[in-house]
Amino acid sequence: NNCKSASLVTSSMCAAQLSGMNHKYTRRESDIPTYLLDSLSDEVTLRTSCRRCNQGKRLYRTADGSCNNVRDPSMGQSLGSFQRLMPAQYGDGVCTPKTLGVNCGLLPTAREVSKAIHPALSVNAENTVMLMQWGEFMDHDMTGAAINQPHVNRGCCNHVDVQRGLPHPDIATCNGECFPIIIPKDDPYFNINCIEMVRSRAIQNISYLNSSNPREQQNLLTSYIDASNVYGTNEEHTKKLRAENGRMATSAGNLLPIGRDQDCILGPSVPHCFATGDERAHAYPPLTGLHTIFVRLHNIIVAELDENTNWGGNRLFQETRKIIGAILQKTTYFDWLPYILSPKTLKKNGLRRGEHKYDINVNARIASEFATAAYRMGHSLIPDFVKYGDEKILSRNLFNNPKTVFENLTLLMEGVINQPALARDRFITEEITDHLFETKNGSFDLVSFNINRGRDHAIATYNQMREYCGLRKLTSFYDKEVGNAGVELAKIYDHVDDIELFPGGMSEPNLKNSLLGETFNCILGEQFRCLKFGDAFWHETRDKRRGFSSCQRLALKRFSFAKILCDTLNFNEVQPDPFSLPNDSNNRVKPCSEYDKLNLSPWYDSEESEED
Ligand code: HEM
Ligand SMILES: [Ca+2]
Repeated sequence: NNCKSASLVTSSMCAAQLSGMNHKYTRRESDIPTYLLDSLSDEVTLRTSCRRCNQGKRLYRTADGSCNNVRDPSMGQSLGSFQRLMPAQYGDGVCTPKTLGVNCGLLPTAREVSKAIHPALSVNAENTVMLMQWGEFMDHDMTGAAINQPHVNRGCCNHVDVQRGLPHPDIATCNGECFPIIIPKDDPYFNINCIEMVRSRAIQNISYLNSSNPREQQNLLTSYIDASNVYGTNEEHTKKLRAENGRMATSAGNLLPIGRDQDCILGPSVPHCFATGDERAHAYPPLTGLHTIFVRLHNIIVAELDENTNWGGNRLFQETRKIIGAILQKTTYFDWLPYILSPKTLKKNGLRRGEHKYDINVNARIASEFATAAYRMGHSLIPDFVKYGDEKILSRNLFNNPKTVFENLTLLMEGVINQPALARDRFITEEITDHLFETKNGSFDLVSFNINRGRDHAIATYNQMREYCGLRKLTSFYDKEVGNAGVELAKIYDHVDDIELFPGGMSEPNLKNSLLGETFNCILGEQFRCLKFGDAFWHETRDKRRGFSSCQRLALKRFSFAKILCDTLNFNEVQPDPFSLPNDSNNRVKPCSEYDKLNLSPWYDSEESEED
């Protein structure tokens, strides 16, 4: 029965690992459809890397995240699989995208959901654009789904019979990799009938073709918060980004090193695109800015350590990488998450400072429900424009365009910490629902991508996730749980059980002292718990050789994000909390000289660790 979703995989986040999930290939290569060979060879790499773990004796993280968990060395490794909180909902139970609702009717197209539930309504937040930008920067440390073969990219729309509203024929087959978005005839903006989209790549479970293992997607990144966005996700990648004597490579103007020209828009004042640890670094100039800031900080720290030690380049690099990773963890958990999650969620999941104990049984993979829906909540914060001195530049003119980074990074980042983000609600700016990646050849809708990506990964519905979270399931579209979205939800969905996770979760009113409703509080809370307690290199670990001494911990604690901006940009002054607008009471702008420097002396003395 095509309409019935199979309940095949059950796993609860953080529960015992899905044992052997990455190691079960019995079929010969010749049995495997060619489109899957790519994924297979990745998996072979994963398996061989398990032999190098050295039983947890490593001092530093591996570049690809392997061996963090010595019992399951591919846990959280780049090119490993996502996990699921609830069983997959594929159309055929194993691999075709979800297209039908509980009553077997077609779901509304992703674009219909986007325009009905997520129209634009710009209300300013009390937080700055930096709150949004940090969220995306960290997303690019944790999650990046591998997309299917580029050669099917563009061209997916060619076979859609739009006149008759028929989807691409691939959608009904297991080895079809197209999943384009049909645009309704009365669309308020697009006058095309289809937006290109290819499916996320399938990992492993080659056996799903004739067994009960549903298709699983692949995370290109290390799930751990380990600054893989700065250093890359495998050793070759890291090597390309490094320079001599422990430093990171840079280019003219102390900017990021030169990358591939096709990665950004090359305008008159954009001489080249950048190379970074994550290939999406050009998505938005303030994001490129954060990448630049952390490469600069790396080099500042290396210079001081070099001056005061006789460490070789490798140790200088690794010790500094460890510090940068710790800074990303502490800024995310102790400065950023307290705005996003409620005090109760933080407490329940042990997300506050000082609460840590490594647990080898924790599953630190990223959940598909987190990557394709819940953590995309940040898209609601994206502003209509960014202030750049006296100018206001519309977001549509900023995507993939690093011009302002070349011109005046300090001016750009000044706008980012002085300008409000948009409120976290279900309303989303047309800059990303109509004008994403706009060029003369057209544009995209990010919200449609979110919805379609959820169907591609066949994640559980909103009501199923509420159940997972121990929350009451909706029985009516007009239930208070979805705020004021009832009328719109009822217009496009047949049944409350068809409401998808992104629109449902985004519609919930925010909990007190949180920017999310109860369902996304639950999903983010759990994911951030797993990434903390499942990380053997968590920066608060008391493991002497991997962690920091108490003096080092104190130095890290005193070194603020505000001071980082001071050290890496031409700022004279900044508010103590760059995630909040400056004011005259608790977030009063102070001169840079009043913030604590990162005191590196506790590192000079430390002779505990040795060259890796
Ligand atoms: C200017 C800002 C941003 C732009 C242009 C942008 C753009 C995109 C695009 C194009 C995708 C891929 C969509 C798909 O094909 O499925 C994506 C995915 C995603 N975005 Fe954003 N985004 C932005 C900000 C954010 C923020 C602030 C957050 C969270 C706080 C966020 C979280 C995510 C997540 C979790 C994914 C899925 C990544 C993966 O697993 O592949 N994004 N975004
Ligand atoms: Ca990572």
